[in-house]
Amino acid sequence: MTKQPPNTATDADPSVRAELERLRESIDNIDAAVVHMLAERFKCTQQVGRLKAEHRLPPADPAREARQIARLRQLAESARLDPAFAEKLLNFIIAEVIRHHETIARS
Ligand SMILES: O=C(O)C(=O)C[C@]1(C(=O)O)C=C[C@@H](O)C=C1
Repeated sequence: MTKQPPNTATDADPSVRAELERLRESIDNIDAAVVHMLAERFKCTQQVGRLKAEHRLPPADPAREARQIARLRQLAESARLDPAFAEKLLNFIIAEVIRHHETIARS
């Protein structure tokens, strides 16, 4: 009878399971760092939102965003990360920040 491929990670050989476990521990640490860094970034942007609201500045600054995207794309390239992905991620984060700024401005 031919051997069937394992259905789940728990069916894999112990050495494969151990390697997977080791890599997943690193992934969990990196995900935790990402969450903490994002929390710090949002603490800063909340302060920016309050400053902008107090001084009646618009929530979005497209020129600043263009500079951030150009910089991040370069950083991504040197880090061998897909620049298009880095740009999408930054745009996703900034869209949420602008939503927060708008909420602060209305309050
Ligand atoms: O730098 C600002 O003016 C911000 O409001 C912060 C931020 C950002 O999240 O980086 C968000 C919105 C702006 O369009 C540009 C940048």
